Amino acid sequence: MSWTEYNQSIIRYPELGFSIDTSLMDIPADYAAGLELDKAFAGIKAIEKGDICNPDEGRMVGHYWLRNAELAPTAELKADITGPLADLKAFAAKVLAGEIVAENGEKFENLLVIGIGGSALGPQLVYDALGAKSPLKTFFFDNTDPAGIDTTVAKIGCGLSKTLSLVVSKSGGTAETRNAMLEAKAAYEAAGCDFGKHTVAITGIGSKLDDYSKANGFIAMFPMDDWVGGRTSVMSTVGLVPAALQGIDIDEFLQGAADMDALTRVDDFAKNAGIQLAAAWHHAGNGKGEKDMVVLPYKDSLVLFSKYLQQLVMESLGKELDLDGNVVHQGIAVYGNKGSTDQHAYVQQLRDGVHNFFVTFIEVREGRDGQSIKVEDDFTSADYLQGFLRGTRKALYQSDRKSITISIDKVTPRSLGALIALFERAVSYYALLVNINAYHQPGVEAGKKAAGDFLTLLNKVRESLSADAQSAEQIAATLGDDIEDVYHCLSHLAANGQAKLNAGATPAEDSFAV
Ligand SMILES: O=P(O)(O)OC[C@H]1O[C@H](O)[C@H](O)[C@@H](O)[C@@H]1O
Repeated sequence: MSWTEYNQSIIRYPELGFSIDTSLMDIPADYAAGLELDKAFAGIKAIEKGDICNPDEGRMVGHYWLRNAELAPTAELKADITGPLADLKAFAAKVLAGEIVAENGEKFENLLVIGIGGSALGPQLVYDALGAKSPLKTFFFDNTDPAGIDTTVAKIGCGLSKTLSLVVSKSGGTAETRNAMLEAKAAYEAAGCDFGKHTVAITGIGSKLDDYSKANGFIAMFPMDDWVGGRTSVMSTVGLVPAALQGIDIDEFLQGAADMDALTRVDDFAKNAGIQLAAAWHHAGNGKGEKDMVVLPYKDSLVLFSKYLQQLVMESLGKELDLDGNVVHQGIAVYGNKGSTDQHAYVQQLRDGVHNFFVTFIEVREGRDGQSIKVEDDFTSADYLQGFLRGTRKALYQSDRKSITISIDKVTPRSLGALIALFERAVSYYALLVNINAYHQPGVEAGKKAAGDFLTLLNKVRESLSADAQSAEQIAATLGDDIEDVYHCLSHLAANGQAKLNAGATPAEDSFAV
C-alpha cells in the first residue's frame, strides 16, 4: 500500500479528532460506482425526515433525532426528546446533590441498572468507557441467571440500602428484565428496604413496567419512544439517565454524535465516513456478509465496544428476507475484545488460519492522561500499545488479511458519541445498499416462544412426577410430548431440587421421582 493510496483512502474530521483509514481494505477505485449510493443517500434522508422506515413494525426510525431534536419532523416529537432530557438532567442533579435520597435519608452511593440487550449494552459500554470517576458505583443485572444476580447482590453487600435501581425496558414486558427486577425487589426487602423508594423505571408509556412502577411507588419514570430501537437507544433516556447519574457529560456525548451525523449525512462519498464504512463492509463480504468483522479497540476502556457493535450490527443486519420478500439471509458476524490482549489469544488464527474476516482496529492516539514512566530506556507502555496495533495491522495485511483503522484522540463523551453515531450510520447505509429492514428483529421472537413452550411443558412434567421413579419415555407417553423435551425438563427439575434422579447409564435409563 503506497503513501499516495493511504492519503487517498483516509477521511479526517479534525473537529472530532477522528480519522478512518480504509487503505488496507484494497477497495478498487471504481467499487463505489457499482453500489446504489443514490438510493442509500435518499434512504437516509427518508429516515431522518420521519418516513415509516421500519415497515414491518410500522414505525419511524428516530434515533438520529435524539442528538439533534431540531431534526424531529414535528414539534410534538421534538418535545418528546427535549422534555425527558431536561427532566433527567434535573433528576440526576438532585440525586447527586443529595436532594433525592434513599429511603433511610442517606445519599445514594450505588446504581443498579436492570435491563437486557439494547436496554443494557449501551449503559454498560458508557459506564466502562467513561464512568471511572462516577459518584455512583454501578452494577448490572442483565440476565435471568439467579447465580449471576446473587454474585452482584453480594458485591453490593450492605450498600443495597443506598443503591438506586433503574429498571430499563422499552417494551416493559421482557421476561429476563421482569425476573431480574423481582429478584432485586426481593433483595431490597430482605435488607428491610422498600423497593419502590429506591427505583426508577425507563420504559414505554403505558407498558406493563410503567403500570408496575406506578403501583409500586417508584421514585420516577422516564419515557422511551417506540421510534427508538433498543440497539440504538443509548442516546435516549435508556443511556442518558444512567450516564447523567454517573456524572458523565451527556451534552458532549450527544454533541459528538450530532457532529458525526452532520459529517456522515453528506451526499459525497469521498467525504462521508459512514457510507465509506458501509461500502468497505460490502466489499469485504461481497455484499453478503461473507467475512466476519473482528473489532479490536486498543484501549481497555473500549473493551465492550465489540460487544455493543455485535448487537447493533448483527440484530440490524442479520435478516432472512429483504424488503421485497426475497430470502437473502443477510448479516455480518461481529466479535472481538481488545488489543493487544487478543494478540495473545486468537490473533494467531487471524494471521495464519481460516481467512473469513476483516478487522476493524480502533486506535486511541493518547496513551494516558498525564506522564508515563519509561518501561525501557526509550519507551513507554503507550509506545508499546501503538507498536502492537501498527505491527498487528501490518502483519495481517502481509498475509492478505484486510483491516480498517478508526482513530480518535482520546476516549471522551464526545468521541464515544461520535464513534457510536458512525456505526449507527454505517448500519443504516449498509441496510439500504442491500435492501433490508435494519430496524426489526423477527428472529428473536422464535426463541422467546420456544422458551414459553418449555415453561408450559415444565409445569406438566412437574405435575406428572410421582413417588415411583419413571423414565422420560414413560412420562412423555403419558403426556403425549416429545421424549427429549420431557427429559430436559426432568433434568432441570432434578438439578434444582424439585425431582430425584436415579442415574442410569444413558439418558434413556435415567429415572425420576418426587
Ligand atoms: O428494552 P426491552 O423491550 O426490554 O428489550 C430488550 C431487548 O430484547 C429484545 O428481545 C430485542 O431483541 C432487543 O433488541 C432489545 O433491546
